[in-house]
Amino acid sequence: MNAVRLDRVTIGLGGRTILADISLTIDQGEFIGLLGPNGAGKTTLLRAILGLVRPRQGRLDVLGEPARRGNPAIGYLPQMHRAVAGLRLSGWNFVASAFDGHRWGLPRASGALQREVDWALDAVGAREIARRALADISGGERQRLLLAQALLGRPRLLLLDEPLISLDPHHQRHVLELVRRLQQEMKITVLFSAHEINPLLGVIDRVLYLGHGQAALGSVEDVITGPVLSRLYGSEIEVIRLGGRIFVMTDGHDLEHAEHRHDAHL
Ligand SMILES: Nc1ncnc2c1ncn2[C@@H]1O[C@H](COP(=O)(O)OP(=O)(O)OP(=O)(O)O)[C@@H](O)[C@H]1O
Repeated sequence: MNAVRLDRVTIGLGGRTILADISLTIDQGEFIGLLGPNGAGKTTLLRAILGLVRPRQGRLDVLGEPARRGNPAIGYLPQMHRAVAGLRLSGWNFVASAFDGHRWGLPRASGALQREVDWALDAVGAREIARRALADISGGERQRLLLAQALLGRPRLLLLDEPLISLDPHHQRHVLELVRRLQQEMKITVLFSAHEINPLLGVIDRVLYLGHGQAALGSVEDVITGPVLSRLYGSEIEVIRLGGRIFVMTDGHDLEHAEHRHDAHL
């Protein structure tokens, strides 16, 4: 059984086609880096896997069944919103607020809820952090609480939407190593969206790059190339490998750094 399978999937939003006639397969236990320029459809693809956006055409299967809303086998970390920081909650209650007893067949306010939240907080090393109010928790620490939320119910597929955003390189490394360790220990599949390939090098198994309605899935060597990215960006792209890092360039500019802006989301 595959973790995710798209068979000639087309997804549109409003009048726009976001993904056009995409076929691909992600195996169980893979760690996939999901990349692409702003607006390429990374979030839309994750929402389609969650059953929140229905493909216009084609078939989208998750763990052998058609994608459906409220699938308890999926854990989701949405893109971080500043609003979270303003919530007047403790970290523990924030994580617990995502607990859906009905979905996981456990009664709310039970010992089971308490144990599940504590387990998830231990899994991300945030039991101490969770004692504090959200307002007193740093961005990196908040990201760990969001990851704990996504782990509630022990999902088999983890969808993480830009968990590295606004973290410094040290905290980025920490989040990536944490997710990699959890993925291996829990033997789960991870789709990890990011706007830069470099932090993911050496951690991901394969990369799924979206752009211009199309997708390329494969090894970093096969996908992060001038010809493939020129097709996905719709313009001439040069890929330079230097000192173990990869630079995606157009007209002498580093695309992944220069063009990725998230102001619209915050
Ligand atoms: N309801 C909608 N109607 C029409 N277009 C939409 C709608 N919602 C989102 N879009 C557009 O769909 C495209 C895909 O958005 P999506 O958020 O999936 O991209 P993304 O790759 O995650 O981008 P980013 O890197 O900026 O987060 C964007 O151009 C967005 O503006």
